[in-house]
Amino acid sequence: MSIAGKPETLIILVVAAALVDRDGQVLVQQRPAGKQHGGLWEFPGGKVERGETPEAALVRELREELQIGVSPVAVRPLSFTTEEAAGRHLTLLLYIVEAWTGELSPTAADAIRWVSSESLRDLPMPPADLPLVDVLARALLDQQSG
Ligand SMILES: Nc1nc2c([nH]c(=O)n2[C@H]2C[C@H](O)[C@@H](COP(=O)(O)OP(=O)(O)OP(=O)(O)O)O2)c(=O)[nH]1
Repeated sequence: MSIAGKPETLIILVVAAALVDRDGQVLVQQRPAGKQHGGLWEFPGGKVERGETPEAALVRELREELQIGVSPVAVRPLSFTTEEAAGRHLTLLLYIVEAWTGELSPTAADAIRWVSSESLRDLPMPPADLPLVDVLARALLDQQSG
């Protein structure tokens, strides 16, 4: 409880990556059953830890979750969204990542899939991701046509 006697809102900052391959396909992973949003498809990533920059957190999460190496200068901020639910305030920062080293080897997901940005809309994803999917689809379309 806070001093004012109101329940504390838990404020969390989450970073996530749209990994994009040469054909413009995007990697999504399935959250393990039993976790919050279990079974839904998400962008790899996770919570920023105390004293960590968002970019360093993203590099760490991609190493932990997919066993790939990413340079902090190769992560491109795309958009963010916020969500207020069940006493917590989530800020979700989405980056585009187009270069990495190593073979993808998922450690934290039930499954991974490469999908076109258009088909992302057909996958069940956490609600906070939905506006980001639209921004991502538009950005990748612009990139292709530019
Ligand atoms: N990684 C990721 N998390 C998302 C997305 N959309 C979304 O709402 N989230 C939420 C789900 C979780 O509540 C939170 C991320 O927490 P997490 O549990 O995956 O993070 P973590 O790996 O740091 O977790 P842990 O140590 O607590 O297990 O953000 C998304 O696209 N990617």
